[in-house]
Amino acid sequence: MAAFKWGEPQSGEKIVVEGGKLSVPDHPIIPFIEGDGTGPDIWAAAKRVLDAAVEKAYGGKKKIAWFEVFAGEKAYNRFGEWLPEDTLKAIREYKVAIKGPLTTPVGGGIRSLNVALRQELDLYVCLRPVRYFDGVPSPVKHPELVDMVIFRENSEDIYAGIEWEAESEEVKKVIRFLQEEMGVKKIRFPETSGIGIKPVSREGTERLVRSAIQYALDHGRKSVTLVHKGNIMKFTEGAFKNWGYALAEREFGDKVFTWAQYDRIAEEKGKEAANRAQAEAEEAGKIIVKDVIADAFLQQILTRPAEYDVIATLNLNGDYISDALAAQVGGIGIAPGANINYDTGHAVFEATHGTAPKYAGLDKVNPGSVILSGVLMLEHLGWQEAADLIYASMSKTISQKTVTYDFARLMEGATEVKCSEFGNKLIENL
Ligand SMILES: NC(=O)C1=CN([C@@H]2O[C@H](COP(=O)(O)OP(=O)(O)OC[C@H]3O[C@@H](n4cnc5c(N)ncnc54)[C@H](OP(=O)(O)O)[C@@H]3O)[C@@H](O)[C@H]2O)C=CC1
Ligand SMILES: O=C(O)CCC(=O)C(=O)O
Ligand SMILES: [Mg+2]
Repeated sequence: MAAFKWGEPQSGEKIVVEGGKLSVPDHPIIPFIEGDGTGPDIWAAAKRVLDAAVEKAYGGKKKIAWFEVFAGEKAYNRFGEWLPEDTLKAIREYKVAIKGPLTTPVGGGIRSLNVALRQELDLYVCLRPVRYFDGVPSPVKHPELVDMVIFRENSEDIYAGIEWEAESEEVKKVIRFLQEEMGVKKIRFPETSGIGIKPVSREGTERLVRSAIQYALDHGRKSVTLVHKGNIMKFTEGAFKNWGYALAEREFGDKVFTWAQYDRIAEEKGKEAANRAQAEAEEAGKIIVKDVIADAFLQQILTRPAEYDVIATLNLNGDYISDALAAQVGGIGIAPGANINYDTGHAVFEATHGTAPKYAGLDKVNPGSVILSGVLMLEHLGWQEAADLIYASMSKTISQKTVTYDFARLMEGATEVKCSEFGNKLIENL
């Protein structure tokens, strides 16, 4: 019997993890999910660009052995399941995968398959780098000042989907429990309230913040900012901040200087001494670990983006921040992402955007996000040469003003091309 209900990979070898590091063969088997809506269009372009870059970089020595796995509408139509167990099994086995966007209905129906994949595979970091490519149309005056890497906690928070519908038997039970056993008096309209639960743990926070600080150290970054709404949600978002600072000081010692340390020095020796200590830490190349409340952060990324570098935040904040920052550098047409478990090496790469259903099947939308997600994947595999070729080609193609509709409508003198034609142009410019 085949290992998977739709068969087995026809060629290639498995990526394995040795001593905590990926060992990548020259022909790694990489599962992919095409995705719903515009997924098939952007994935077709992305696959061609990724293959061409690998071919050009390694002259045929390396090649990805793609293996299609199924989720979303395609899985439902073929197998009567939205997320077949075999898809999870394949990603577990082959370690690294890439996916197109999957539809989640609003207000009912199935829960997010995208979130389910992250939860099932415990991909606890959602990594979303946000950088500017010269010439991309932007709504802000200095988009080039945006150079941030978002570390979004990917396994808990209100995003976990623990909620009960208003007026259901379940919600009545929860509300009764809250009122009668927990003494809660603040549910304004108990008869008609839905209830959602926001779990935020110390372990979840620590593994996320640890990854963010390690990334900052490995990539020569200057600061890590903990973004939270801890003034209002004290024991979830506020705890995230406190646990984050404690972890930074405990595990990274003199490689970091935290604003919690700053506050202690200021209290003991005054503000001037604290300012001096921070200046010395910056001079010594230490990572500054700071924090900001989420609403203030959202205005400061517009007014003072250069002050932010690596961002560590909770799941829902990270979702909003990803799209907001993407807009500043030209929109979610070129916003890549990765879901990673740094302990097991498992990673699923995907764009920040969704299925954009109104454009499905029109060969129209920008494949840039999924292509750049593929570039993150090449970097994860250690295939930097191929990744660099695509970055350079993306810059060149945009500077030639050959772009899809999303950029063309905001650029003067642009040539609007289809999704597939943009892919062709990227290949030509490799
Ligand atoms: N990880 C995932 O798989 C994600 C899935 N989703 C799901 O996708 C579905 C649709 O969500 P929705 O809120 O409409 O968000 P989308 O991100 O799908 O689309 C919103 C808008 O963003 C622009 N856009 C999206 N993709 C592209 C692209 N490739 N190139 C250029 N512009 C793009 C379009 O803007 P314009 O109209 O201005 O042209 C589009 O109308 C929902 O079911 C949602 O749950 C959402 C996010 C992530
Ligand atoms: O899963 C979904 O449908 C939406 C997810 C999303 O917006 C995100 O992860 O950025
Ligand atoms: Mg989102």
